Amino acid sequence: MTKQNMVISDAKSGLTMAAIAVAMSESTLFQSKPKNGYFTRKKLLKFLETNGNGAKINALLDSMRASSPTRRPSDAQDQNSWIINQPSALTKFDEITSASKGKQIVVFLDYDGTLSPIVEDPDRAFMTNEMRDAVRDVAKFFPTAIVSGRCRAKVHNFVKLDELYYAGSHGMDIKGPSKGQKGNQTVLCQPARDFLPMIDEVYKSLLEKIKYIPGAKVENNKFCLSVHFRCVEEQKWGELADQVKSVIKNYQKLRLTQGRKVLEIRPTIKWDKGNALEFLLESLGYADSDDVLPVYIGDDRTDEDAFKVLRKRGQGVGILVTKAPKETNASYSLQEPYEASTITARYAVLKAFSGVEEVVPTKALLT
Ligand SMILES: O=P(O)(O)OC[C@H]1O[C@H](O[C@H]2O[C@H](CO)[C@@H](O)[C@H](O)[C@H]2O)[C@H](O)[C@@H](O)[C@@H]1O
Repeated sequence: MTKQNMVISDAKSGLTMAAIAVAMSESTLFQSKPKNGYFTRKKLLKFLETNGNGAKINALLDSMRASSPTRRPSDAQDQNSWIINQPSALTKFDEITSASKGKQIVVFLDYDGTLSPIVEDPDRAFMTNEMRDAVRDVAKFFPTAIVSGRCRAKVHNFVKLDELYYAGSHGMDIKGPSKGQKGNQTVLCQPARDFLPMIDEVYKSLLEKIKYIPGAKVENNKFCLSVHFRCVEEQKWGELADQVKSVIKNYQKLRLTQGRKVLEIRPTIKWDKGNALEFLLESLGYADSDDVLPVYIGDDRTDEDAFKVLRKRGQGVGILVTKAPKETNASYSLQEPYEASTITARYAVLKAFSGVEEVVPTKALLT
């Protein structure tokens, strides 16, 4: 395990690294500062073993506090190492295009924070027409999928392009091409189907529990739930965290993760955006192929699961959209807020891959 992928999260606890780091530096076991900004895996595991649930309880609020996407690099050295490790995908496009020679590019796009700007009201996170045109154009040349934490129908409604593949609920609801029958049919992949009644039940409980907290909002993403705290005063975050924990403590088969000013409640099954990426590649006929170059663009912690898969495959291009340096498994970065000119430029370069024929959308996707 490399330093890079160690610091994102730890599957054993489900805690974010920011929360673990805060808790570890407060622990009597680890008074000293981590070397080069990293704790060793050995220390990390020891900490988790010795602290167990106590650490988790305090860590949730700490983690909510640490989740601001506007954090700035602490010093120039951080900024420089970021530019070296995750250079701009636009300035390095020659490098990216040369890796794609003779390969089929498949494009994966996250929605919130990647195609649409982050806004206060999740129901009003619209993408611009310019962005839609760029995505439509990219999809003419390369199989293109949207991979989002949102409910599949909702994200489809935002994007409004029928010729794409959609993976909603963090990849737990995929409408994709059917294996071995490229261009003819679509398949549904819903590995968390059994959780639907439980998710509905928890949704109703959460609506009741958080209705007294001004600005809090729960969003039903079908196979998972989002509890938004972007519009909640910081003094109330602890109360919100307590309410959420009081509901999910009764559901051992659900887990809590975190995104951008949002707590996500998800089934404990091992299925994430990385699995969705692999499923879609397999469905397109590229399971073990060396002839494919997946390009995944995302901004969130959940997108790290897909970046990790690309690293594991030793194949593809992970691009993190962010203004500030972050620990990531992506290889390149793009700045946010995402400017229309950036995607247009990216599209123009993608289009410049020579000899690419237009992708014919499957009939089933058009009906
Ligand atoms: O995987 P994504 O497509 O990035 O979806 C992740 C979550 O995105 C949305 O929440 C985020 O964007 C909102 C609108 O800009 C913002 O208000 C919120 O603070 C962000 O966390 C969406 O509402 C969630 O359901 C998704 O899980």
